[in-house]
Amino acid sequence: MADPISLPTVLVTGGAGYIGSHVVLALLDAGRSVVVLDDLSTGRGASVPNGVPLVVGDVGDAGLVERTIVGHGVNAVMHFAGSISVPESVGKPLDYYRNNTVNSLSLIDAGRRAGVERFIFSSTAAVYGMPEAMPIDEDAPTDPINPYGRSKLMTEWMLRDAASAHGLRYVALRYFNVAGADPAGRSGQSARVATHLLKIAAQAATGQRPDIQIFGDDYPTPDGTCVRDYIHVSDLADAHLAALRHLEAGGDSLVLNCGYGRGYSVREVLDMVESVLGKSLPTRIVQRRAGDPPTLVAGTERIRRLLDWAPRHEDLRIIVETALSWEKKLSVSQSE
Ligand SMILES: NC(=O)c1ccc[n+]([C@@H]2O[C@H](COP(=O)([O-])OP(=O)(O)OC[C@H]3O[C@@H](n4cnc5c(N)ncnc54)[C@H](O)[C@@H]3O)[C@@H](O)[C@H]2O)c1
Ligand SMILES: O=c1ccn([C@@H]2O[C@H](COP(=O)(O)OP(=O)(O)O[C@H]3O[C@H](CO)[C@@H](O)[C@H](O)[C@H]3O)[C@@H](O)[C@H]2O)c(=O)[nH]1
Repeated sequence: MADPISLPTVLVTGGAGYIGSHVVLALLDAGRSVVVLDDLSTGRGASVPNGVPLVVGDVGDAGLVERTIVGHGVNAVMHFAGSISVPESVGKPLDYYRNNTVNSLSLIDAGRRAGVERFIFSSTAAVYGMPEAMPIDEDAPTDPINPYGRSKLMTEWMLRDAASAHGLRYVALRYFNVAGADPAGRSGQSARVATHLLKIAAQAATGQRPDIQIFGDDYPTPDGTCVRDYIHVSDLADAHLAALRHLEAGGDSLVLNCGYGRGYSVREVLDMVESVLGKSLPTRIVQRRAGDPPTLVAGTERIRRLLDWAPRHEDLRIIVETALSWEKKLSVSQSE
């Protein structure tokens, strides 16, 4: 193994956010040196560990990106910074194309000019739209049904074309439903505005909201509620490290799903929350949320084989337990 001290620094954009902060922890645990670039629009400075340089600024500021890359000896970029809400993207499409597509273009170009050869990108299962066959493998047609998914797919295309023309290599990771928190309690989902199912359930569990709405129970699924493939955020962080090692070993560019290949319905997730809590939570069936596909489950053969990725937290109970522990810690620290 190479001496970690001699390995170049990794630039983590969006490293103050939910997923980026877990990847920063995983990089530090692996002995890597890191610099974070984040505008703190949804992230928190407190999520960046002590000792990690935090550059507060916009990923679309090419001059700042180039100075950061050169100043910190960066040779790999992990790009998490972006806007992440599907319903918001429908109402504000141009904001999403600007922050996710235009700013990614600027980042890729600034990186290229500054000599960065490795790029790892946060893509999404939303690029598949409403797929017919389950599980979804990476060769399934991409046909996103909202601006968020399109803004991410365009970035995948830019990376593919820039890789052919300019010699950079990349891994685009298409995340399914990211959930849970660092098992050591160092980070977790801290969004000020919650939209994700497990975050909403954790807020209800800690008394921050009166009940949980279930968006439709008349889907063509075993219990009528939507089925998703929930991946623990620390397993996702490990996938990023594996992707980095792959590129550093000279591996080809890849597009890979990140999930477990197993789906749980909304009801099954809420049942697990109640089982961990040892009490029931008030739920309400409401109308379907626009744009929700009934089922999304990842085909995972490719990531397991090509990155030799072996998840450690595949149990839904662990995902729920870590999410609830983090929410308790966060609600105590916010009330102090
Ligand atoms: N959470 C999920 O289930 C999920 C699923 C698929 C893909 N993703 C993708 O993963 C990435 C991280 O998502 P997350 O859940 O951690 O969200 P998050 O909102 O917690 O993190 C995003 C971070 O990027 C920062 N940011 C946003 N725009 C920026 C800009 N222009 N310049 C600098 N910093 C900026 C924010 O302050 C925040 O810290 C996103 O690109 C998202 O699209 C997330
Ligand atoms: O209060 C809530 C919140 C969610 N849900 C349902 O729970 C499921 C999961 O929803 P959510 O946690 O909002 O995630 P998704 O809409 O599936 O989207 C996530 O997962 C996608 C990949 O599968 C990514 O593309 C997105 O970025 C990411 O937000 C869906 O069926 C929702 O309708 C509810 O019933 N009630």
